[in-house]
Order: sequence, then structure tokens, then C-alpha cells
Amino acid sequence: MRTPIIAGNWKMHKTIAEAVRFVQELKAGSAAAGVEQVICAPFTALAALAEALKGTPIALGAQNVHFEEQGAFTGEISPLMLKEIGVRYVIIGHSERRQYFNETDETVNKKVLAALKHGLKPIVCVGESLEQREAGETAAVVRRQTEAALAGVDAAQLADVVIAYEPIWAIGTGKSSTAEDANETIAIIRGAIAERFGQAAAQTVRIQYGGSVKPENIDSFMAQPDIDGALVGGASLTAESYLQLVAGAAGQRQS
Ligand SMILES: O=C[C@H](O)COP(=O)(O)O
Repeated sequence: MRTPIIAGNWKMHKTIAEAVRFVQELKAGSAAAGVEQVICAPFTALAALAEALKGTPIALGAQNVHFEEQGAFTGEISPLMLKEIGVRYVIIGHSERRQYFNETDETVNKKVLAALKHGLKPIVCVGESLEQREAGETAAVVRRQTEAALAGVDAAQLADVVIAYEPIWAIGTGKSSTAEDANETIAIIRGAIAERFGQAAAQTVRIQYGGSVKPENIDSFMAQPDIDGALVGGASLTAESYLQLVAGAAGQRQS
């Protein structure tokens, strides 16, 4: 059975002080068992969070990484730098990075390979735009993005990869996909992984849904057979809501 994974993506939110306060509030709440938990914070808050999260079940994640170890890449952060801080996960290819920062299937793949090489677990984002969805291209888009992201990844490395299916039209809009639709697309992604790595390996890969997930709807997504957790933006920003998401994910899996 795949362990569900709830990852908060704070995007460009929270100063260091705010990030540390979040963890203090989190510690006052109770953490649910049986769910892997991650918080992907801005680069500036990572070092302080590495310290603050000690003794909690939450793993630290970043939101981007460069594919080179070092060099003349002004403004970029390398996998070695993230590892040194204690980062374990890194979001790669989020649609906001594809849309606003020229991230391509090719750079996503380079970043995935670099992350795995340095012991970071990539959370690889795939998902279609509204235009692509309305043109009936959802399956082709997510298959292409998945295959491209995983080019050159070997079977052993696949165990460290998490995929996040995020339909772009559902991000931050309050319009989530229906759980059934999300499950159907995630099954297509799993099928693409199976074609490349075999059915057994594909069944072990965790695939999250992301896009307007909240404490009120997490149950419906977690009840789907192919959905293994969520990548959550807005609703991960308060400790109360984050804890509710984790508890929701745990409740469904325990029932
Ligand atoms: O990475 C998270 C996703 O972009 C979803 O964001 P959201 O939960 O605010 O819709």
C-alpha cells in the first residue's frame, strides 16, 4: 500500500518569523499518523525551518532547484545547497514555474535527474491548462509531461519520485477538479509510468492531486483509489488548516 503524502506548497508566502510561528502553532496541535507530511517553503525560510521542524514528523521541501551543482547561474540554488540545509523534497515543474519562469519539459527532466542524483525526492508537477482540457488534450498533455520528466530515471530512482497532478485551471481558483475526474487522469499518468517501468513499479509510485484542495474536500480525493495525497497551496498556510488536511488524509486511509 502506498503511504499518502500531504505536501504544503507555501509558494511566495511567509517570512522566516512567520514560518517559525507556523511550526510553533503546529506543535500545539496533534499530528496524524500514517501520512507522510512535507512543507515546501521559500528558500529564505528553509534553514530556520530545518531547525524548527526537528522532532516533528514533517519533512522539509523546496519549491525549485537548479540542475547544476554550482556555476555562474545568478539567482539560482543548487541541489547541494538544499541538501546541506536538510531539504528532502523539492517541487519541480510547478505550472507557475512553467508559465512565468520558462520552465520546459527539458529543464524539468534535468532538474529531476539532478535532484535524484543528490538524494532529493522530486515532486514533479504535471497538468493541463483549461484550453487544453476543453480541446480534449488532457491525457496527451499529462502523458507527455510525465514521460519527459522521467526520461533517464532508472527503476530504483523511481521509488523516490512523487508526481503531483495539478490541472492549471484548478490552482488557486477555488474550482477543484471532481475527485472522479482527478482519479481518471491520475490513472492515465500511472499508465504512462507502467508503460515505461512496468505495472508493479507504477503501482508503488505516489501520485498526488493538487488544485484548490481544502480540509472540506480532502476526504473525497483521498477516497479515490489512484490518489495518494495532495499538493496544497492556499490551505497549507495556516497550521490549523494544514493539520486538518493531514487528519483528513489519515482518516480516509484508516477507515
Ligand atoms: O502547489 C499547489 C497548487 O498549485 C495548488 O494551489 P492551491 O491549493 O492554492 O489551489
